[in-house]
Amino acid sequence: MDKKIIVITGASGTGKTTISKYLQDTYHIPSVITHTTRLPRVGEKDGIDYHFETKDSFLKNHYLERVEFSGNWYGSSEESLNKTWEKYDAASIVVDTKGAISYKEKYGNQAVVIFLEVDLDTVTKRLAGRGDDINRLKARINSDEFHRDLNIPSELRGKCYKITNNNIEITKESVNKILNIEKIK
Ligand SMILES: Nc1ncnc2c1ncn2[C@@H]1O[C@H](COP(=O)(O)OP(=O)(O)OP(=O)(O)O)[C@@H](O)[C@H]1O
Ligand SMILES: Nc1nc2c(ncn2[C@@H]2O[C@H](COP(=O)(O)O)[C@@H](O)[C@H]2O)c(=O)[nH]1
Repeated sequence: MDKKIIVITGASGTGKTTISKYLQDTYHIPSVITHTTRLPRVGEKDGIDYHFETKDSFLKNHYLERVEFSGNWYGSSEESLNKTWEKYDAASIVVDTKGAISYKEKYGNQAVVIFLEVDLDTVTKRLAGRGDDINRLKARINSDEFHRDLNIPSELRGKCYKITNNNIEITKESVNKILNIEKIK
């Protein structure tokens, strides 16, 4: 079987991490952990939620793709994905739309891209409810990256699955169907 990478993308707060946890808990599909220079949120752990880096340590790693998002750096490595593929046929990764384009370009049909969509008002309320620092939250919601990621980029049109994540149970059903279509589980 071809190895697959399920690339979960969409604007901040649309539920990408929630879906990657669903894939882990329900299907034992692990998430590739990425690197960031942002500070951990309450409850986040190094090596589980992210590899938390300083600006210096971030630059020492080798990345398949890396982006600046609302004032912090994020990056993912080919090595981490290959290590996961040694043990599993499918893995997931949570990235912004720029990262999703990089994965689609590099891995073609092996990259199953899921774009999550939620309207701006709802996503703003969800981010506030997650307990993010209010000043950082305001900066994020005003960032170009946040607004860019509310829509499917032209590079991914016709090449990704779109799920409107209003109701988590319906979203999970949609994810189940995608796994079926892609013969992942
Ligand atoms: N369908 C849903 N209905 C209500 N709340 C939801 C739904 N899906 C996710 N959430 C909640 O919305 C918040 C944001 O979700 P999550 O952290 O998964 O988003 P994200 O896209 O990974 O965000 P980021 O890119 O900023 O890390 C969380 O508190 C999560 O529990
Ligand atoms: N292109 C990449 N995007 C990434 C990576 N790791 C996370 N992300 C995305 O960044 C934003 C902000 O994340 P947050 O945890 O601070 O809310 C979000 O869209 C993530 O999906 C990566 O390695 N590459």
